[in-house]
Amino acid sequence: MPALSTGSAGDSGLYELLAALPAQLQPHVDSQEDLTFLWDMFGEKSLHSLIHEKLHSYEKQSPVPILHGAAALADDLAEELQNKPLNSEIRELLKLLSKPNVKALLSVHDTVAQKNYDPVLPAMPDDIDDEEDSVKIIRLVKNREPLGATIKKDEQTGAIVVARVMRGGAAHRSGLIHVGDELREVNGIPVDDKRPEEIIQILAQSQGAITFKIIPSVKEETPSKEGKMFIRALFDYDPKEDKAIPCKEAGLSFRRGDILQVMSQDDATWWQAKHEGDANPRAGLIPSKHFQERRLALRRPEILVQPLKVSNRKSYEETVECEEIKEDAEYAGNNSGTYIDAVCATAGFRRSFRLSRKDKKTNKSMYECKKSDQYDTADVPTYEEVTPYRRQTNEKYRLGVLVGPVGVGLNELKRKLLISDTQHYGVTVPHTTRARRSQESDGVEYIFISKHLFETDVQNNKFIEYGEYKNNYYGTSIDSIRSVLAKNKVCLLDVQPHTVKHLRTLEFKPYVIFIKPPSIERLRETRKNAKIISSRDDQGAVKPFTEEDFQEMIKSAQIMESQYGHLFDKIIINDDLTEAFNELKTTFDKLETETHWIPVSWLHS
Ligand SMILES: Nc1ncnc2c1ncn2[C@@H]1O[C@H](COP(=O)(O)OP(=O)(O)OP(=O)(O)O)[C@@H](O)[C@H]1O
Repeated sequence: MPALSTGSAGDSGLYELLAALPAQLQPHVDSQEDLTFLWDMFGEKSLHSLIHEKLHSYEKQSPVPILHGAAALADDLAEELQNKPLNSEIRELLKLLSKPNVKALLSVHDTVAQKNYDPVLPAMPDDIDDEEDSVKIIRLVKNREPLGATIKKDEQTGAIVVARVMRGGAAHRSGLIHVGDELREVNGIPVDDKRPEEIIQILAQSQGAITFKIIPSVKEETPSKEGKMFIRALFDYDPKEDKAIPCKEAGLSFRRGDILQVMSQDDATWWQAKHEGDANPRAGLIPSKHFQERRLALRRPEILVQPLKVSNRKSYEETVECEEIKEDAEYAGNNSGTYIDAVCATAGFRRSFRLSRKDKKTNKSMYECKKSDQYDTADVPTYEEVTPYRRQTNEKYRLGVLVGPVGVGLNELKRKLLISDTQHYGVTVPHTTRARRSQESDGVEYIFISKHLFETDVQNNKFIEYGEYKNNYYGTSIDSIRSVLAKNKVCLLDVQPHTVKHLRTLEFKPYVIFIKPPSIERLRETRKNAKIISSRDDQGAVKPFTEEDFQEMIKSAQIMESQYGHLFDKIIINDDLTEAFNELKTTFDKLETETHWIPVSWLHS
């Protein structure tokens, strides 16, 4: 029979049958002890392999039934023998043929021989009353698994109807219960005068098989693309905390960044989903994208009032402005002149583009960034549809984007990664309008261009980030990223978090890593001998971290995470430097070899 077929594809049928047996037998078992014994016995691996082995050797013999009607033949034989003089053998044979288990065995034999596995339905009655609702009797065997359906009282008719059938749950798998079905009886108890909670109570108390009497819904099921859509959650969700969810027990909790498989979008407010790769087939309720967006949009002003600020040296401002940029010569001067050192030095300089401080002396804002870029009220982070992506060997590497608060160690980590494999990793060369110095070469430390050309490029959106310092522009162009990628290298870029969304295209496929500071106690311990490179005193010397710097770093990280956390693919805490570096390295290695989820929208960008 199909359920017992022994081919590899049919093995699951055998195991499913064995797993279902204890539940089927439950009504006939008196004690819990016996039931536990049955569960254990049918779950026993050695029993599975024994049956499997037997079936296999039996199958090899390819037995063919000799006749198709053994049961009828046995009946005829018994009838004939009744009329014969009874000796002891005949008596014994008659006794055997009348035993229910022998009758059942012969009947099963005939079913298999005739290949007639479908149940025989009674003939359709002739006297059907057209007015009468057709009623369906359903018998489901209750096991430890919840039924996976919810019910509600129809406000207009007062009828108890199935409100939701959870995809992959017991009710859904049975294929017998559908949304809109009207429940009339449970285990023979009429439910039309009962509240949904009372019916749940009846179900909870039932043991073994449960019989439902229902009037099937007339609504036609529309074919859907269920189970084929995957989304990345951009917020944390706990159904227990959600006052709006119709049934907390049916909710699915998730964390920001989790990948969910959407199983049903039939309901515009509550979708059904499960965690990607979860072996449990039963889906849970999650708020739909539209519903969550509406809720979040109402709450949004609260979240947005606090702009991202990164300096403690001045009072916080409404807009994010550029930090004081020190002469780049100070960085170049530290280098030994090799290519990689030059790159690291300029990378250090570029880092300053993402900072937001004012020039201490002039108090002039040096970084042009639109306020709207800071908080994008239109983008309420809920879910993002994603698709699996694995880099092919002939494809360009994904852009490695590092984000983090001032002084957290972005430069240090980037530098370590660069020197770990200079052939594999690369950084962009920034543009500047300042005059080239004698020791500098165009295209190495900087790409030197005229102020006019720089402004034209700004107009034409050629820069990902740019700023002005001492009447000179500095910026990171999109083409400079392309040129690193064209060399078949992983381009490492650190930017302000609000810039990330401009990089999210199929061309760059950015993988965004947020470098997060550890606790303040660990900062005090680990940064004893460290210096803030981007903050120098009036003589231009780098300064050790102050307690204020640590507090600012932690606060800034919190704001970044709350405003932009949905854009981060990975968070690495830079506590112990070696450990953080190793984690970063492993992350990049995996990025190149393993399958990751990327937004579907990139495919259309
Ligand atoms: N995990 C760590 N343990 C100890 N010191 C660290 C660690 N990470 C970074 N540092 C040190 O902290 C200082 C600041 O690091 P780095 O310049 O890389 O920070 P940044 O995030 O690039 O900030 P900035 O924009 O100020 O340059 C450096 O002296 C660096 O060596």
